[in-house]
Amino acid sequence: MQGEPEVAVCRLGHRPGRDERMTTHVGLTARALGADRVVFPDNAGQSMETVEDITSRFGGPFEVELSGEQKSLIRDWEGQVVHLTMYGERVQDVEGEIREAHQEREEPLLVVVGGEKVPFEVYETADWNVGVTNQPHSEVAGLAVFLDRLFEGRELEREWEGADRKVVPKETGKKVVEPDSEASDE
Ligand SMILES: C[S@@+](CC[C@H](N)C(=O)[O-])C[C@H]1O[C@@H](n2cnc3c(N)ncnc32)[C@H](O)[C@@H]1O
Repeated sequence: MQGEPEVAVCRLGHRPGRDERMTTHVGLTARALGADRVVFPDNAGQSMETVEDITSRFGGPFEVELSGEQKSLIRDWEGQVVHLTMYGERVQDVEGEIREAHQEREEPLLVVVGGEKVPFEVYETADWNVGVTNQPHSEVAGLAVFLDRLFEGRELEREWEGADRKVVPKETGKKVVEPDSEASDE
């Protein structure tokens, strides 16, 4: 988030067609819940376009990149690397250390989530292998819970820049306005 050390998300692996929605949702979740950037594999161009489109309409800042060099991104990351995996240490046991590195020592954080099988090298390279429960579920759910724990809920209050629309929370119905106006009811 702005004013804080970078949080980037690396989505490892993408099977075109089959993983399209999941990869897109990793990007949308990273954006909505406070990360600064997502790095997709270089065959995930369609997901990149969708996340960029949402950012241009609903605001940023948020960056989306494609990379054919994700292993070196992880290996050479100048900061701390968290790999989300059901086999890892319990998030509630390590979130304090991770926050300390990120917020007190101001180290950029790379959060790695998998798709298909994650190479063992990633488990070895990560500073923390972190489980959001030790039950199998999804990269989107794991990422959402992890980011909310990392930011302790601050991401829910963030402001968005450069949006051409803003959702006004309502008890029922939908209200979308131009930023700085209270115009259109739906
Ligand atoms: C559907 S899982 C497949 C995992 C794959 N079988 C493997 O060996 O890594 C896809 C991704 O979801 C995330 N994930 C699934 N369950 C998780 C959990 N309990 N805690 C954290 N992340 C989880 C991990 O990032 C994982 O790589």
